[in-house]
Amino acid sequence: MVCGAAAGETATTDTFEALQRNAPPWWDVVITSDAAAAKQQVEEAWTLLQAWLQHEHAVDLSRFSPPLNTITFAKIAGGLERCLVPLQLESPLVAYAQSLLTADSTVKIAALRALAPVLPPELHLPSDAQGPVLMQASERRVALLAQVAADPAQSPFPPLSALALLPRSAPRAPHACCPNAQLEGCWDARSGQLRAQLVALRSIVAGDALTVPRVSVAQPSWRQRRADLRASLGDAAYECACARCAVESRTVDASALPPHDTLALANQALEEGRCAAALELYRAAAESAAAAPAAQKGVQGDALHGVGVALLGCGRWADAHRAWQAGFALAPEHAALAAQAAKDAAYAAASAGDSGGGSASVVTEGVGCVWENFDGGVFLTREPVLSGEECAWAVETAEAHAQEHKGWTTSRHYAVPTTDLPVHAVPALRAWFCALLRERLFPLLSAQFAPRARAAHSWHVHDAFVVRYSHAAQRHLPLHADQSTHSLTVALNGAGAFEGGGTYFQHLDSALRTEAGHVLSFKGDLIHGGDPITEGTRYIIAAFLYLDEQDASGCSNKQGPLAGQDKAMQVSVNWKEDAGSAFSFGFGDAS
Ligand SMILES: O=C(O)CCC(=O)C(=O)O
Ligand SMILES: [Fe+2]
Repeated sequence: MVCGAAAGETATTDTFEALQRNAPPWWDVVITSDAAAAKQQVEEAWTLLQAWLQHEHAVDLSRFSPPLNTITFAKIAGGLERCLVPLQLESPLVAYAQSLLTADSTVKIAALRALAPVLPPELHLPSDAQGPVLMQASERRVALLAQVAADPAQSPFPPLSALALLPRSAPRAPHACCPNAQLEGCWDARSGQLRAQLVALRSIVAGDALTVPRVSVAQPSWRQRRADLRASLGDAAYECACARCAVESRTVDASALPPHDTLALANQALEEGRCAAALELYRAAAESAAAAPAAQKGVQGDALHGVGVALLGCGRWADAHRAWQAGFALAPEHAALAAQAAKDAAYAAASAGDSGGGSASVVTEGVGCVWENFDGGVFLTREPVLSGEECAWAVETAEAHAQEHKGWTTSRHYAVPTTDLPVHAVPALRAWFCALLRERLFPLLSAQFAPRARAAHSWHVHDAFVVRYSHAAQRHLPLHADQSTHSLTVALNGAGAFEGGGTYFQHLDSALRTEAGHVLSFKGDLIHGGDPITEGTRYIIAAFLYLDEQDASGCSNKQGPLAGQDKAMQVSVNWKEDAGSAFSFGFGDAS
């Protein structure tokens, strides 16, 4: 039964008045599959309650003032409806699809066949395929399935929907458009039912008020959110008192809020993809934290780091890196800023070139024969750029480093993790790779992508790593876009060392398999992945690059993202091994 009086309670006038005030609780959290069902259950509950009051306790309903009738009950039910919270729970099939990635091919094939009725045609196994062709087809389809299943817009597995009916006496946090908690559905294995739980969205300090979203806070317009709230709460005059509405309606300046609150608003904006708003908020948080007591130093570092991340989200790659460097100068103790500065310093040698563009112009003349052009802006070198010895040395150096240190990393990339080693963490590879970029790869890229760019030094490294695919460990990389304006994959081994593999491009619907020493280049926003290998081990270097157009046209960006605070900074790196971590970096501000 959905509703009922609390155990031991007698239904008297007083009790019912208490019920109307919703104290003590008189219904449980119930979850029903849709709103119509919830309404029907509430109506059934009314009938039962009525019958119970009249027959068991001889309560004369006419004694209630206002009389307890269906209208009164409808009001209560209306109150209940405002306690209805829609919940969504990811289908367990999404996790199942992810788990298939590491399953054997036979399991993959069986699963794809079993799921076929709910899968789109492109995920069906070809009916005539057998043996290795069938295995390869299952690997590729499972990789794609795991990817689409995780994307609610494409998933063939719809989420489980439910409605939670919360008692008013349950912790009912007030609404905020920048909530610090939200109600989520979860699967309770013990009861075998969906349940509601309150989940913190960020760290909540003791004494902080809990706030939850009562309407969709993904709605970017504060006026629309206000309208939604007024409709939902049945209060035509409702004004949201949250910090986000205050800032967005320009009632309050973001820099006047406590830095911690502005930072929370910025993080929320970034998470919701409102990068321009996030940028403004991070800047405001950094500014107000700089003026705040030393206790806000962590907030200042986070905000300065956020400025770079938001700029990256706005596609302003060079500005993002300049912001991180400026941020590091202001908050050198901030771990993420220090790591970023270390990486930028490590790759600075790659971009240090003569601005006359000598090497770039030489290659420009022969560009037609240097790159083979595939559709949609994918290019493959016609001749190997690296010798066989160079490739073998790079693989040995990476493997030796992994052996001596903490092995290959698997969690550097959040969305699509590769099994990799950052090039800048391996001193010998770093020096060699910087020279390779400066002397051979950047000029080739300039010729292909920016023939009018005057200098090779307009290219910069955002990240570079040696990737290792092996039949026994990570076999493939799901489809993704890179964090780059342009990307390279440099093949460090080729045919004979592995079966399958290659860089798969969605728009070509094929994997380009290159021989050792060849380089593929493409725009970072092209959807691509690492095709599954079925035997052996494949090594590549993947490099995420950005082209600094302002550098290339000869006008450096003096208007830094922290205009006014931006100061020229030189960072020198001392690589020294230390017992605890793989490497530590030392910085000297030489300005
Ligand atoms: O395996 C490949 O060729 C692609 C690697 C890749 O896309 C990446 O590491 O971002
Ligand atoms: Fe990639």
